[in-house]
Amino acid sequence: MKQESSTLSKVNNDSSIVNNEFIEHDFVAQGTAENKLAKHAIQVHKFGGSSLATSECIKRVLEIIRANCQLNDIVVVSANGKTTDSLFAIYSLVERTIAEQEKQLSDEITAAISVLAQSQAQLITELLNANNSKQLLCQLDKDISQLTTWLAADIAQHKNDILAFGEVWSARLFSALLNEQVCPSNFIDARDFLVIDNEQSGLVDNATSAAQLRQRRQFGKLAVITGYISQDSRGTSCTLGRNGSDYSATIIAALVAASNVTLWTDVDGIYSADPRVVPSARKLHRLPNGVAKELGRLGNPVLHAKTLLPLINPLSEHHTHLHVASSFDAQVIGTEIGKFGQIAKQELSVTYLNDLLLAQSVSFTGDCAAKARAEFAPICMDDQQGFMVITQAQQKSLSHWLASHDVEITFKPVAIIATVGHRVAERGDIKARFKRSLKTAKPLQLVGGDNSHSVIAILPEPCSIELLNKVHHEMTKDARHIGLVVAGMGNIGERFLSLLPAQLNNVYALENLHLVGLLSSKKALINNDGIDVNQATSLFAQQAIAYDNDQLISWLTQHPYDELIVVDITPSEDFSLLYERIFALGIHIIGANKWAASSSTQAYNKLVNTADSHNSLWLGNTTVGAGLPINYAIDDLRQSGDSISELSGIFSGTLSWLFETYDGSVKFSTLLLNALAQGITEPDPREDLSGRDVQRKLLILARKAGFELALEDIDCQNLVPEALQRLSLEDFLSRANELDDYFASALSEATSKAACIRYVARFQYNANAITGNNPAGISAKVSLEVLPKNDPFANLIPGDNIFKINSRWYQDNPLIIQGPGAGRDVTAGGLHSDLVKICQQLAHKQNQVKIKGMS
Ligand SMILES: Nc1ncnc2c1ncn2[C@@H]1O[C@H](COP(=O)(O)OP(=O)(O)O)[C@@H](O)[C@H]1O
Ligand SMILES: N[C@@H](CC(=O)OP(=O)(O)O)C(=O)O
Repeated sequence: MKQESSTLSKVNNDSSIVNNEFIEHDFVAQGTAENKLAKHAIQVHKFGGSSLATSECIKRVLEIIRANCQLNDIVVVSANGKTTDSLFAIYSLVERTIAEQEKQLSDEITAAISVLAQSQAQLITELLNANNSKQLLCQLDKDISQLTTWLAADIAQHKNDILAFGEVWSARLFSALLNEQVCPSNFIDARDFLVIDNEQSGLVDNATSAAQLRQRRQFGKLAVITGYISQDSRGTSCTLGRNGSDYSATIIAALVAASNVTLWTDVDGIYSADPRVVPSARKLHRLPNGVAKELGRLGNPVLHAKTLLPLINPLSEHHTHLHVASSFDAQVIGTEIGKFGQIAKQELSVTYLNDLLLAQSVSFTGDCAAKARAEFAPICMDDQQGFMVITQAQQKSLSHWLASHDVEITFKPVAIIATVGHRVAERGDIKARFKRSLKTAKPLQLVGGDNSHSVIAILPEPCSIELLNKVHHEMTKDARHIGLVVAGMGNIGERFLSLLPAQLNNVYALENLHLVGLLSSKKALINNDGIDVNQATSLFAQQAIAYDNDQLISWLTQHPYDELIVVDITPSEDFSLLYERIFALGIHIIGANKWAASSSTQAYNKLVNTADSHNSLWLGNTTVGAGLPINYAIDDLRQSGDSISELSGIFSGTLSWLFETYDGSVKFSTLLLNALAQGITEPDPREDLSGRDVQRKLLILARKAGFELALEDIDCQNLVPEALQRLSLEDFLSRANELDDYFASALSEATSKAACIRYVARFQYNANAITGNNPAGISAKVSLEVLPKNDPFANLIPGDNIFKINSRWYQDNPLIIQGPGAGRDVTAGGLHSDLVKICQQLAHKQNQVKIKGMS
């Protein structure tokens, strides 16, 4: 098998960095010995009919196997496409022909058989090499003549043998294809090991089935097993009911104690309603076991009613994860089914079933009710009022059962629509909302499901698409879970976190926001079930563990949220280099970090394009002027049709403080060391004095204003003399007095002209200045300027920033924004303002459902 890195880690239930459960999926070489294989946790992969409908689909599945399987894994397959439907149709045609006493098989039947045989033959010849296809075509011929014989004889006796052909053909072909192209494989007919009590109960004889399966599996080969079919203890073929291959997969997983079952289908997960008819359906990333079981019971086609049963064994220590994914989009994270915390338990979905019967009888009250419930497992039941809802197929046996009690029964055609979610039957608010949404449908009754995970409305008419959409909208309109990851646990990161609990309580737009990740440069605390915001920093201190970027990206790829926001409060260039990968995952970024927004033109444009093409939002108001709304103002002017011609001001809180305070009464170096001691400068004050920070800020704002320029296009005056630039920090600080003469003379020269000195950023665009040397008509510089004392830039509170914007609308009288441009509270506040803004925007975002198969 090909060696490549597996994407299977996504099916790991909790692949969070905190638990360090990144599974290694090394491939097992061909012919590996039995004892080595036994060490690996077994994975079961089930491919539904839609995933195996055409040779193109099957080739896609081969790639999934290559990327995700080891030799000791098990593949369970359904019949190709709608083969079971065709076999049913042929069977029904023959039944009708017999009822109408036609001796010979009609032309219609012969034609249907031939279409079926041809479609199988086509798959075989399109996929296999000449030798193998010859062999399989020969077996297909034999099967078709056996089918014809059975159809002509006592068909009822052979009904399940006939229906089984679909799965047999599919598994035989797939196994041959694996052998030819991927790895050694053996085909197993489930009837050779899987023993059930009877078709009605579907109860598995675990001991016999497990022992027989052990005998059939060949180590060193990937087993391909038929779904849907089994046998009873007399060896008669049985089916597990329509769509029963999912159930086969979980039965087999339980028999071999598999670690994981993936149901590969044509939709990338389980949605809050049937996505084929409800366009606004949301993907449910994580479904608690009980809720999934109820969904299957109440008609969700992705989950057969019994699928969950083999995996929920309260006596067993072993836990198998279940995962639903799309074989058409194998990289997309599907739905995980398992045990989860509170956030996953908030999900609601809506499902429906038509063509049901409401059966009413006194036998459904009192003592008899329990017996009736046990015998018929109705969809819902009320033993006070004496009714149950059953399928049409159950009508005969129920009438028969009641006849022996000698009581009357009435049947009425009904449908149901249900809202399903963790303990919804105990939630008055949800029941009330559900009831309100159903008003026009005039439900006959509202009943709680047996396990409290559903509220079921019995409808007098079939459930229409309109009703389904209306109820779904009402039940899920506010449900969008947003995950929040905070990177940077420094001074501002801590303040941001300390403000978070109150923000979550008070701001409506943050209603479904959950803190799920905390990162420092070395450690991470990730919890898909949410991190308690009231204890975020202490939990981080106690529980965070070491991580690397690949682990982080791997978790970000698999996060179970509708949307994820990363707030970058780091000063790290390394972290900014992850933005590209983060945007490519459709994840949003709020950055206080200046590196990405002031990177090279090529890198910056690429980032903006990646974010755009993946609908990722990028807000960075706090990159310049802390919480001051300078980025917002520029955005707003641009979006409103204004055009900006000049941007200028004092952009550095540190340089603002130094020059507003410096009046010559103390030496500049003394002031600088004072500022350092108070935390007003960077740990190395040369970072402030170099002007680089101001240069980056001017670049960020000019880009926001719509200009394409790079850092090198902005002249930058470094206030640190050459001789001091490359010293160690310690040496620089000890020689800081070498700065004094320069600033003293600059100040006295300015004072002599009734002026002052300020470090100013200036950007100007002038269409008339476009020349060969300056094709963009741009001039930009950051430098120490001499300003008249009445200049707006000359009279700031030390530490404040000022931004002046000249535009078409603000030409002679510029727009000025002034205020604290640095500091813990204002920066953390600015980040919260970006967070609210992003959440408000996300509230209007519609994600597209992906159904790529035949349905
Ligand atoms: N709530 C839902 N979530 C996801 N898919 C649904 C839902 N309701 C209906 N579907 C449909 O069910 C189909 C899956 O059917 P299924 O029979 O399980 O496929 P397979 O052929 O893979 O076994 C999908 O095509 C999807 O459109
Ligand atoms: N082929 C069977 C069993 C099955 O589970 O099919 P699928 O996985 O395509 O739903 C059926 O159509 O009922």
